[in-house]
Amino acid sequence: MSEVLISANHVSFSHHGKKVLDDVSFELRTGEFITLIGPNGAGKSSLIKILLELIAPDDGKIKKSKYIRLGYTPQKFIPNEFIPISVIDFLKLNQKINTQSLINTTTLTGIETLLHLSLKNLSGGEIQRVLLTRAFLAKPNVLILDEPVQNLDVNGQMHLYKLIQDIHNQQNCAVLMVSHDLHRVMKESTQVLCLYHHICCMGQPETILKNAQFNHLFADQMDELMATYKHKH
Ligand SMILES: Nc1ncnc2c1ncn2[C@@H]1O[C@H](COP(=O)(O)OP(=O)(O)OP(=O)(O)O)[C@@H](O)[C@H]1O
Repeated sequence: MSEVLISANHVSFSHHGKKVLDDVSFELRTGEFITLIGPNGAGKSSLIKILLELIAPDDGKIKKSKYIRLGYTPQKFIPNEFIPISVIDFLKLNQKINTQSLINTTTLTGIETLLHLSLKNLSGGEIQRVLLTRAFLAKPNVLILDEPVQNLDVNGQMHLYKLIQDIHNQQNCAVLMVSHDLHRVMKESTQVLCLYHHICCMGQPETILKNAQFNHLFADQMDELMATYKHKH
């Protein structure tokens, strides 16, 4: 029987009088890979921040299993110009890491040559790799990833998506990931959650593809998506 690791229960949130999230409820269970999709401004990052208790909802509750070990990558991360910190010190910040695990993980994510550089001098893509490395080093059983491959070139995206999938499969790590890459979403998620302030639809990729609200929201991408999806299945 799968266990609920984290859940949102009737969560609502407004910002400056504008409803960002309206009565959102869902659960992330062991073994699941949920991808959170929705147009720009739909409330995806706000929902993630509420799940992580970085911001408080106006209504509703977040529940977490006491066995949760979280790895997280934010959508935006800008290193502070005035607090110089090396990549290796950043990876070790607030977490104990053994040397072998550091070597293995940084080799997997391709940042082994960056460890002694200053975080603030890295490119956007390099910072994404560092953030993902930090999340993996937490030995998570839940990964919460807000657009984790942004700023990466196509090969880098494929490589990191594969790593996330490997960690999900091999380490039984549940994943909640925000992504705009519908091809990947349909291929790799066990569940898709389509958000536009409220939950428009949630279910397995095959079911979502048939949903009228999903089709309406992503109308401009549907022809291409269906061509590829039908081809593969
Ligand atoms: N702290 C904040 N400051 C300004 N606006 C906010 C803040 N929090 C939420 N909002 C507003 O809430 C709405 C949802 O933002 P959010 O970042 O959650 O959307 P998103 O679905 O992640 O969008 P995107 O796909 O563009 O990243 C936006 O209109 C945003 O302007």
